[in-house]
Amino acid sequence: MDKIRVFVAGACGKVGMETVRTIRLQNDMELAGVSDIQNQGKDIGLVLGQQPFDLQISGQMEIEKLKELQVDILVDFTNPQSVFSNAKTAIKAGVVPVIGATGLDGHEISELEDLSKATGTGVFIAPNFALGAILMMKFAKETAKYFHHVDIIEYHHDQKLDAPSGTALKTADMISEIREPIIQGHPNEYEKIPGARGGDLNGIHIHSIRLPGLIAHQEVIFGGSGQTLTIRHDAYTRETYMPGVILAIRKAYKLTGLVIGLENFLD
Ligand SMILES: NC(=O)C1=CN([C@@H]2O[C@H](COP(=O)(O)OP(=O)(O)OC[C@H]3O[C@@H](n4cnc5c(N)ncnc54)[C@H](OP(=O)(O)O)[C@@H]3O)[C@@H](O)[C@H]2O)C=CC1
Ligand SMILES: O=C(O)C1=N[C@H](C(=O)O)C[C@H](O)C1
Repeated sequence: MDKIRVFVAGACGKVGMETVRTIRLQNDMELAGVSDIQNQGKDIGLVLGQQPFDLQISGQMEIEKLKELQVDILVDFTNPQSVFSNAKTAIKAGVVPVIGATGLDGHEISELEDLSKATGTGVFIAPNFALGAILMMKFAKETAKYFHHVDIIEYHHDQKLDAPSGTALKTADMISEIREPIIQGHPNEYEKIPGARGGDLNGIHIHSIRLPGLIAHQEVIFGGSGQTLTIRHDAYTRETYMPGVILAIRKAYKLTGLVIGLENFLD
């Protein structure tokens, strides 16, 4: 059986390093290449504190290089500034991007979808690879049938670039699929400090906490008559994401078209 050849972009980042380690442990996958910015030219094994892998870290990805390396899947854990360009490069090279990095906006996703249609190469975007986070979003969508007032609080480490998190946006989108936008709170309320009520997506207020000590956490709080219901997910390590990343690579291997959300790959 041919092994799935995987390229990891952002390989020296917090999630990228975990991804490289995990891919090396899979019998049906091989690491075709890695990229990162500050560690270009070094052996990725040494950067991970292991024996050399005989695999040098490259800088920006190029179409020709991806083709030469016969890459099947690009896993991207870079950042909101790099992910769009990386995904376009991959699709143009016939490589399916499995996108973990957050921060793509609606226009960029549409452009990737168009490019995918034009080339026949699939694209997979996962705002969150953790099974518990997927369930949190599904439960929140279900709850919104009965409770229409909801706020989202997401908590992340203080090195995160984008706010709100991709997971919070996806949660609000899923709730909006079945809930009409409503005005929450008092109609005459006002903010004494701009942003005090959080960001507003379809009437859902999203609050972003950034503190050292945190990894990735979210509460979806529903309010009803005399009661609240809180759905909470906590990710305590980056290993949390790895079963989802591996599942996504396997499912995306022969993917055509755009798929958003790991829930689409779960039975
Ligand atoms: N979908 C999910 O389940 C999850 C998604 N994420 C998302 O993944 C992304 C990465 O998170 P995290 O690992 O914490 O971040 P880090 O900052 O630790 O890692 C990002 C890495 O990407 C590198 N990088 C930046 N631009 C490029 C580029 N053009 N090519 C190659 N490498 C590049 C950075 O290098 P340098 O530092 O030198 O700039 C850095 O090493 C974020 O967008 C985050 O939101 C995180 C966790 C789970
Ligand atoms: O930056 C992170 O750490 C994470 N980013 C993703 C997001 O924006 O939702 C997924 C997870 O929350 C961790």
